[in-house]
Amino acid sequence: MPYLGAVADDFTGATDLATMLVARGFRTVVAVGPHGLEDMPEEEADAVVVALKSRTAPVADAVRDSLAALEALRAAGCERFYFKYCSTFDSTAEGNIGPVADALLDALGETRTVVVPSFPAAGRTVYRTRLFVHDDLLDESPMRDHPLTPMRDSHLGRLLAPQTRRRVHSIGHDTVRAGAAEIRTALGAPAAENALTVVDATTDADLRAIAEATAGLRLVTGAAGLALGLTGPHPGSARALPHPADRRFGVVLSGSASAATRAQVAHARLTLPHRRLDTAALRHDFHATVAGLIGFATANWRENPDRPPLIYSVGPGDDLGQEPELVERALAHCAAALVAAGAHHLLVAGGETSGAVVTALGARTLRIGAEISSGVTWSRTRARVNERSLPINLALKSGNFGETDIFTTAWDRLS
Ligand SMILES: Nc1ncnc2c1ncn2[C@@H]1O[C@H](COP(=O)(O)OP(=O)(O)OP(=O)(O)O)[C@@H](O)[C@H]1O
Ligand SMILES: O=C(O)[C@@H](O)C(=O)CO
Repeated sequence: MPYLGAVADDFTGATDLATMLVARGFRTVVAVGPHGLEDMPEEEADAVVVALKSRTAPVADAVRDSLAALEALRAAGCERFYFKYCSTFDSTAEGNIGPVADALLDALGETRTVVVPSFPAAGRTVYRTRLFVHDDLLDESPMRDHPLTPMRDSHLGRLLAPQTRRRVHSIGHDTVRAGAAEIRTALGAPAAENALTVVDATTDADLRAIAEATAGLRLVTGAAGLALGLTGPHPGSARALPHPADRRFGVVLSGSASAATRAQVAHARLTLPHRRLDTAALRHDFHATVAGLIGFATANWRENPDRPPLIYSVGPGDDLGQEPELVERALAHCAAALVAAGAHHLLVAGGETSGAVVTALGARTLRIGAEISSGVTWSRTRARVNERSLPINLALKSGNFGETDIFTTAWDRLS
């Protein structure tokens, strides 16, 4: 029976948290939407993360989907809950973090929770309630110009205040440094009652202290870093083995526009066969263009099945086009057609892109396997394409995550 239930507001975020939970000894399953839980034999998981596509959805939809996920997790037996959002917050004044946290607290009958987006391993830290991305304040980082959630303020209190019906409270770094007992006392104070409390954290040790101090809260909220301080019942044995377990017939599908992914694309183009999506051709004849990409990938597999082809939408210096959904749809079609054509392993870059691909594959649960990089993991799933159910390995990479060589080295972790 799973103990911990998480609601993640996007798919790459779900596998990011699941990667951390597995490393902390939780056998972890990602359920694709609340219905994914129906496919899950209860006794096999200690933690379940429900992946939603709610980060940029209208507020009412995000709240409805999050409450449905909470209900499914409670029905599956979960006792503690974790609302996972992005370590760069990705939530403007109209955003969903406050409304979803409010709704989850109400549904659980609770009045206190913490807001902890800090993830030092990925360069995200919170100090004096302000979020930093490596050396830059959030609003001076590339997130300032994110196409969907431009982050123009770094102060989490100011960002959250217009989103929540509750008070926004904060616990500063001095208290966090003083340790779990001090944090617990601060969280028990009247100021933290009926409030969302932003807690400073600049190191993994801070996150462990916060996790210890919040062990009594039924709901915590944050990025994956907070899970560093949780301990599951299966240390060292929580990973699912890949199936298939060799590296043949892999493909990289990248729809991510982030600076990190563009550098990864540039690196991969030096050694992998590659093809850029032609958006004008897609607009002109979608199916013929996608068929061309499938032909490109399968021809490369025939030449060398161990060398994964790369299909990508933007490289360094390329301008973004106006039709993000067309690009998502094209990559989702490619994914389904390539699995039908024999793909065993898909590495997908981009949160929205991953949502589109996983949906097109009809995957219902992802079993977390070998970690590729901080926040990026292989997972085992079954794709449902052309009325067949096919075992594949899937890795979902958030735009900002992964080393520069991830598209060429991820395959080493499959065997
Ligand atoms: N050449 C292009 N023209 C138009 N839209 C594009 C192009 N390339 C990518 N996009 C779109 O940009 C968006 C990128 O978002 P996505 O979440 O997939 O990746 P990301 O930018 O790395 O963000 P994240 O950090 O959430 O992973 C997607 O909707 C994708 O379809
Ligand atoms: O927390 C992060 O940065 C990621 O897990 C994420 O949310 C990707 O979209």
